[in-house]
Amino acid sequence: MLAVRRLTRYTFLKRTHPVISARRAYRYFPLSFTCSRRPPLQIQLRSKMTAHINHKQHNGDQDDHPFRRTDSAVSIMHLKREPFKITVIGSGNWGTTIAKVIAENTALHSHIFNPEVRMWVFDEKIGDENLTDIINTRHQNVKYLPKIDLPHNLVADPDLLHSIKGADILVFNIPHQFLPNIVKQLQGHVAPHVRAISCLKGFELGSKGVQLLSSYVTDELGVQCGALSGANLAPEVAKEHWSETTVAYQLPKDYQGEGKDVDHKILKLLFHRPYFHVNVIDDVAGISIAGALKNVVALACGFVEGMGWGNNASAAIQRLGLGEIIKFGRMFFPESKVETYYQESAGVADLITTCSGGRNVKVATYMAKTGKSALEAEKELLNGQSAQGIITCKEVHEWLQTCELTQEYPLFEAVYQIVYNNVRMEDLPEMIEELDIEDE
Ligand SMILES: NC(=O)c1ccc[n+]([C@@H]2O[C@H](COP(=O)([O-])OP(=O)(O)OC[C@H]3O[C@@H](n4cnc5c(N)ncnc54)[C@H](O)[C@@H]3O)[C@@H](O)[C@H]2O)c1
Ligand SMILES: O=P(O)(O)OC[C@H](O)CO
Repeated sequence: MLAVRRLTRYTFLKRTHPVISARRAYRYFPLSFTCSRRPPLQIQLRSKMTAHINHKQHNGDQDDHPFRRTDSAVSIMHLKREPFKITVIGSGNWGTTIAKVIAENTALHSHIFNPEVRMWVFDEKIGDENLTDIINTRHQNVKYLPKIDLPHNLVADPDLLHSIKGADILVFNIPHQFLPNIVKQLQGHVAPHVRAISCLKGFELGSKGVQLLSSYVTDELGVQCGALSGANLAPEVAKEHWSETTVAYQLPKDYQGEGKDVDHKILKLLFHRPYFHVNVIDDVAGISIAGALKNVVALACGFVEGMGWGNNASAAIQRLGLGEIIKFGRMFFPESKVETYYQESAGVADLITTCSGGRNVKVATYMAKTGKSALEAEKELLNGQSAQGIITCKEVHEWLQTCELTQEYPLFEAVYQIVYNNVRMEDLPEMIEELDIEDE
C-alpha cells in the first residue's frame, strides 16, 4: 500500500518536475500528507498550489518555491500541549545561523512553537558594547555572523540558566571543547521531559572512552538528545543559499505520543526551510561520526592545497578519509549505518563541502603556506571561531592509541602527527601509502 502511494506521488510530480527522482518525489512530502481519509492527493496538491499562487500574487512574495513541505505537514499537525519553547545554546557562526533558521520557523508555526527563541551568548565586549546588547538592538551578530539580519523574535541572553528557563527543546551549538563546562552548569536545571539536539561536530573523550556528544548530553543531563549535521557551511546557510541537512533522533522510552512530544515531524518543522532541506532519520551515531571526522580529513586536504598538490591529491585524501570514517563507525559504533555515509547530507556531502571551503581546510592551507602552528593559524584567520579538526584529531589519536589501533587509521594518524608533532607535510603521501608488499 505504501509503495502504491509513493508511486502515485511520484507519477504526479513527474508531470510538474520531469527530472525528479522517485526518492526525491517521496522526500518532497511527509508520509502523513497522504492520509487515506483525505481527498485524493492530486486534488490536494492542485488546491495547495492554487492557494500558494494566490497567496504570492496577493502578497507580492518573491519566493518562487512552489512546494513547501513544512506547510503541508503543519496543516495536519494538531498539538495536544502548549507550544514547544526553544533555546539555542551558542551564538557562534553556526549557532547564530541555526538560531535564525529556528526563529524563522517558530514565527511561522506559532501554534506548534513559542515564537520567541532564546539564544545563549557567551558574552563579550565589542568596543564598549556587549555582544548580547548589539544582537538584541541591531539584530545582527556583528562578530560571528556579520551582515546577516536576524529575526526580531530571536532574543540573545547572556545568562545560561535564565536562557533555558521553560525550554522544551535545547539546541546545543557551541565549539565542542566548551560542552563539558556548559553541561556542568546545566546539571540539576533541566527537566527530564526536555529534549535536545546537538549541532556540534566532535567527540567527548573521557572515562567512558570515545563518546558521541549527543550521548554525552543524555548521560550528563538525563534528556534524550539527537543530532543535526550536514553539508552546511554556515555563511552559505545564513545567506539562504539552498542546502540540505540531516537530523537524527530516536524516540525515547518515555515518548509522550504524537502532538505531545518531540518526534521526527516536530524536528522537521523546527529546522526545515525552503533554503534548508531537512531529512530526518534515526541514525544519530552515523551522522555524528561523519560530522566529527570529516574535519580531520579537511585538515589533510588543507595541507594538500597549501602544498599546491592539486585536485587529484585532494580527491585521494577524501577517498581515503571516507574509508577511515566508515571503518571508525563500524569498529566503535556498530549501531551506525554504512548507508548514512553516502546517502545523507551528513555523510560524503559534508566531507566534500568541508574539504572545499571550510575553516579546517583554510587553517591547514595557511599552516602549509606560512609554517605556522594550527593554533596560530586558527587565531590569525578565524577571529574567535574554531576549526574543530584540530581538537578532534587529538581526541581520535588518543582513543586509537588507547586501543593500540593507530596503524589502522594512517590518514587520521598522519594529520595528528603533522599538527602536534611537527612531522613534515611532505611525508603525507608516504605515511598513507597502502603497501601490498609483504616483508620477507
Ligand atoms: N560554522 C559552520 O559552518 C558550522 C557548520 C556546521 C557545524 N558546525 C559545528 O557547530 C559547532 C559550533 O560552531 P560555531 O561555528 O557556531 O562556533 P564558532 O567556531 O563560531 O565559535 C565561536 C563561538 O564560541 C564561543 N565561545 C568562545 N569561548 C567560549 C567558552 N569558553 N565557552 C563557551 N563558548 C565560547 C564564542 O562566544 C562564539 O559564540 C562546532 O562544533 C562546529 O563544528 C559549524
Ligand atoms: O568550516 P568548518 O571546516 O568548520 O566546516 C563547517 C561545517 O561543518 C560544514 O558542514
